[in-house]
Amino acid sequence: MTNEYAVTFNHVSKIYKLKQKGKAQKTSHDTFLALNDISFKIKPGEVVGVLGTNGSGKSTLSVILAGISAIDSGEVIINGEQALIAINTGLNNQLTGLENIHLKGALLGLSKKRIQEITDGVISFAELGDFLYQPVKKYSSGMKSRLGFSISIFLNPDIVIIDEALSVGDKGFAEKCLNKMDELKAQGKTIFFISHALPQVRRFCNTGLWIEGGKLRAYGDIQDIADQYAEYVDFLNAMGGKEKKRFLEDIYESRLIKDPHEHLIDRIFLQMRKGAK
Ligand SMILES: Nc1ncnc2c1ncn2[C@@H]1O[C@H](COP(=O)(O)OP(=O)(O)OP(=O)(O)O)[C@@H](O)[C@H]1O
Repeated sequence: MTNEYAVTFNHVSKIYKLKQKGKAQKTSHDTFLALNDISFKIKPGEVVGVLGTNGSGKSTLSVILAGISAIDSGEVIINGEQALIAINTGLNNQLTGLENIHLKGALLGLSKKRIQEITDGVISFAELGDFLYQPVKKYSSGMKSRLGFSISIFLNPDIVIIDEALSVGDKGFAEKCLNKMDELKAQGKTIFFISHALPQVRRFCNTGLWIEGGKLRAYGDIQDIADQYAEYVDFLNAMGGKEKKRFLEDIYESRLIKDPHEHLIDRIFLQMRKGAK
């Protein structure tokens, strides 16, 4: 049976180990639940706006979607090639822009001809001029974002994940990227757009996925989800400074697991299942 979904998340959780200095200056580990039991299904051609306040887990979700980060429990099913567009992701700082394009193409096993086509496309789109021959470590964050965005777009993936990449750089380039994103949408690509710019998300997306405190709060029609999210942001902003700080600390605390036993067991079962495939 073919899977009709481009992306399926089944009860996905992700934990990070946090290093903490104990009272006796011994280093102990806390476990932080970055994503907590997330399930959703996205059809090909859906354009998904991922919403959530700072630290809610959006970037963690994006690197899992891109296949860059492993999960600790649950299951992720991706149908198609995916590419992540994010600031600082996937670029090698020691290499020049041009070398980065070649490296990315080679890692994906593309032919020389295909890599050359991508290189030509990126050179004209990214408008980096002579910086193309400079190591990426000399780039501003805007330049990195231009290069990263251009490479990912010209790789022509089925699933495009855009994580805040448009929040840096100049307005002109951001507009050019938005036009390119409209093109991708018209081509029927599945797109995940992670952004704090609510008007842009409302205009561009048709599905909303709201993550808060590592949990999926709601998902469905973008206008409805954006309304719910905006209401929450207003509620937070209406709080006094102290009250808000305590509220956010409580949410953070609730994601710390002192006994990660259950998750470790889940991880073992996950590895067992992968081994059996
Ligand atoms: N490698 C890591 N190790 C430990 N904790 C991490 C790591 N990466 C992220 N976190 C924590 O996980 C939580 C979720 O982070 P994430 O970057 O996914 O959030 P976000 O929703 O993208 O936030 P923002 O909108 O600020 O970019 C944060 O509290 C962050 O501090």
